Amino acid sequence: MTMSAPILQGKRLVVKRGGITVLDIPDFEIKKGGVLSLIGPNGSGKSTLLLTLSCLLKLYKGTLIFNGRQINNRQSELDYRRQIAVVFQDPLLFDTTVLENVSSGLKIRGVDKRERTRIAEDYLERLGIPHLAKRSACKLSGGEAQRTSIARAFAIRPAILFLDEPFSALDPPTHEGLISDLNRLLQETDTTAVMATHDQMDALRLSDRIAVLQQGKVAQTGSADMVMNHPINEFVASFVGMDTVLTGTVREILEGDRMILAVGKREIEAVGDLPKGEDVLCFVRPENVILSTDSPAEHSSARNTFSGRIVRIAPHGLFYRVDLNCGFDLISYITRSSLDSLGLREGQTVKASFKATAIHVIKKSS
Ligand SMILES: Nc1ncnc2c1ncn2[C@@H]1O[C@H](COP(=O)(O)OP(=O)(O)OP(=O)(O)O)[C@@H](O)[C@H]1O
Repeated sequence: MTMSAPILQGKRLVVKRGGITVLDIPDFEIKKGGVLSLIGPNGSGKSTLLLTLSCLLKLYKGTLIFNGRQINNRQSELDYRRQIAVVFQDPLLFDTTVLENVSSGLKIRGVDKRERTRIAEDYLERLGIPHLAKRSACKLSGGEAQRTSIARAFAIRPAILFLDEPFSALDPPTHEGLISDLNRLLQETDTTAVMATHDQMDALRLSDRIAVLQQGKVAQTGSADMVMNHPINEFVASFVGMDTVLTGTVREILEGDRMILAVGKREIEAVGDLPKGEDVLCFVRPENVILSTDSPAEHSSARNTFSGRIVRIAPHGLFYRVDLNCGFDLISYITRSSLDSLGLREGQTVKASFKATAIHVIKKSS
């Protein structure tokens, strides 16, 4: 995937809906060849930003710049709209055959019938639905309809493909199949894409960059790794699942970017180069907290190993969430089989450990 100059820039974007400002973003850009996911809580403005970037919602203030040119009148807006494609959660297909639907964008763009049939058939093939070509689009399952809608979008070879919650209405196996096909297609065609999604796993699987929205503003933009593992503030940390948030102070600086943090009456070793005395927030991913019932002697030399009392055990998706009191609150996610093999129960005292590299530390004020 080639990352280069921005294909689309947004400057001082302000959008109002129902008279209320719901988007206020000073600077935003989409790089060519990349897949950017917009994530954030309900109502944070993911869909609004996506619709704004695709010129389907009017700006109250600000400008969009496509390939270095301002979209500033009806003609430039139409030119831009012809070069992009939008896929919605609801596929919005025409009441005709699947093949006609997939070739419809090419027809509008004046591509002759033989060529548009060739291209449409190619994308039906790539999306695994060539057998549906003559089927009425009104008689498709949700998954088939979304594949048709995605084939239609790719068929015009869009400069930017916008996807607004494209998998939300699909059952898990259909979702899984489509996401892996879409991923392959994005890579094969090196298509620039922007996806609004509430599903962080989808964002991680499809995108190289993620923007986290909070109340109509961008809280953080960066590589998937930066956003997921190095959130810039407490809001992003909590949104991306760093459920344990500890308040502490840098007590000591060690060799090799290591620090000892005072957290309550405990000491935690972490990686970072903040000055001694700095007040900090430390975030720990629950997946990185390992529980054991070993005797203390077996862990005596290990850093970041704490004795903790299990306060609560509750199912959490495919995992169990274990809340501990180690002198500070700590959360761990473990599998059902680990829960059973360790024989964990509420009230029990266990060992909890995590690596210094598994903690993300930021200045408290930031
Ligand atoms: N048609 C509308 N009229 C008025 N306000 C709207 C409209 N659509 C959305 N809003 C408001 O705009 C804000 C952003 O909504 P938006 O749908 O963009 O958020 P979102 O992050 O996509 O949310 P969700 O995850 O629930 O889809 C919210 O405060 C919402 O109430």
